[in-house]
Amino acid sequence: MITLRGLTKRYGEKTVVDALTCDITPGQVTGFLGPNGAGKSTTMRMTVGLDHPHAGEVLVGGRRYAELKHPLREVGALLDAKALHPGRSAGKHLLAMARSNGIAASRVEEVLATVGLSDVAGKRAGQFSLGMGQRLGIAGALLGDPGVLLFDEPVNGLDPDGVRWVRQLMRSLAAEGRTVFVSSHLMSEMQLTADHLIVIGRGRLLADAPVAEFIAGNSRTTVSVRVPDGGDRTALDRRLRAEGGLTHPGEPDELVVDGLAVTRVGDLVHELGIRVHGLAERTASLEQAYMELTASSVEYGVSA
Ligand SMILES: Nc1ncnc2c1ncn2[C@@H]1O[C@H](COP(=O)(O)OP(=O)(O)OP(=O)(O)O)[C@@H](O)[C@H]1O
Repeated sequence: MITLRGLTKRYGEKTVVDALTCDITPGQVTGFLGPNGAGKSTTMRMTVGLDHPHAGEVLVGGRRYAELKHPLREVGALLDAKALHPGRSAGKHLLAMARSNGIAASRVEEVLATVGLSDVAGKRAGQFSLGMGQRLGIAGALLGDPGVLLFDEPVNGLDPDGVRWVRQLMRSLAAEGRTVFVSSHLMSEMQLTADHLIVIGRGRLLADAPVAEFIAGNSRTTVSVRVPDGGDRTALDRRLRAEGGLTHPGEPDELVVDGLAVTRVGDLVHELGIRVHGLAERTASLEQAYMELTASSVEYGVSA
C-alpha cells in the first residue's frame, strides 16, 4: 500500500505536487496518468526518498521511505532506466544493488531470467539498447521481491512484444497481491493493463477511480445506427430528434445518436419499419475520457 496524505512539492514559486491525498492499494494495477509536467515523476521520486515533500507525506506500507531498513525489499522502482553506471555489467550492477540491501546474490540470476537478460548479464549496461535498459531497470525493481512496485513509463522504447510482456508482468505482480503503481502516456495500453486510475493535472488530483468508472464518468456512450437508404435515414433522424436524441452523421450510411439508450433506438427503428445494417452501442475509450478530463490541465500543449 502507498499512502499519500496532503503530499506537496514546490520548485521555486511553482507548486508541482499540490496536496495529493490518495491510497494506492495492493492486488491491483493502478495507472498514474497526467499530462507532461503534471507531477507524476516527482510524486514517484518522493515515494522512494529521492525528493522531499514541502508538506504532507507519502508512506510505503505505513512507513516513510527513510524508515525502511532494507528499502529494496519493501519497494522496487523503475524511475529512470538510464540512471546506471554505463561501464558496469548488468549482472554487477544488480549485484551491487543486492549487496547494499542484504539481498541474496542468487536473486540476480533470477531477476535477469525474469526480464530475459540472462544472456547479456556480462555486457556493459552502457551498450544496452533502450529496451534492454528498461528491462534492466525492471530487474532492479524486482530484485528485493518487494510488495510495492513503482514503474515510471516502463514501456518507453519497448517493441510491441516488450510492451505485451510488461503488461503481463504488471498483471501477474498485482495478482500476487502486490501494489503496482505505473505511469504511462499510452492510453490504449493503460486501458488493458490498469484496474484503477489516479489522474493528476498541474499537481492536483483529478480522478481516483476504477478504469471502467473513470471512462463512464468522463465520456458519453453513443449509439451507432447504419441505415443504407437515405430517405429512411432522414425519417429516422427526425424521429430520434423528436425523442430528445442528439444526432450527427458518422460514416456515409451512419447516424450517431447521443442521449438515447440503444434499446430505445432499436424500438424506434422497429416502429418506423426501417431497414438497418447495424445497431451498436459505442463506449468511449480511455483515451477519449482522459482527453475530456485533462483538457484544461494541459500545460505544454499546442492549440488545435
Ligand atoms: N529538479 C527540478 N527542478 C525544478 N523543477 C522541476 C524539477 N523536477 C521537476 N520539475 C518540474 O516539476 C514539474 C513536474 O514534473 P514531473 O517530471 O514530475 O512531471 P511528469 O508528470 O512526470 O511529466 P512527464 O509526463 O513529462 O514525465 C514540471 O514542471 C517540471 O519542470
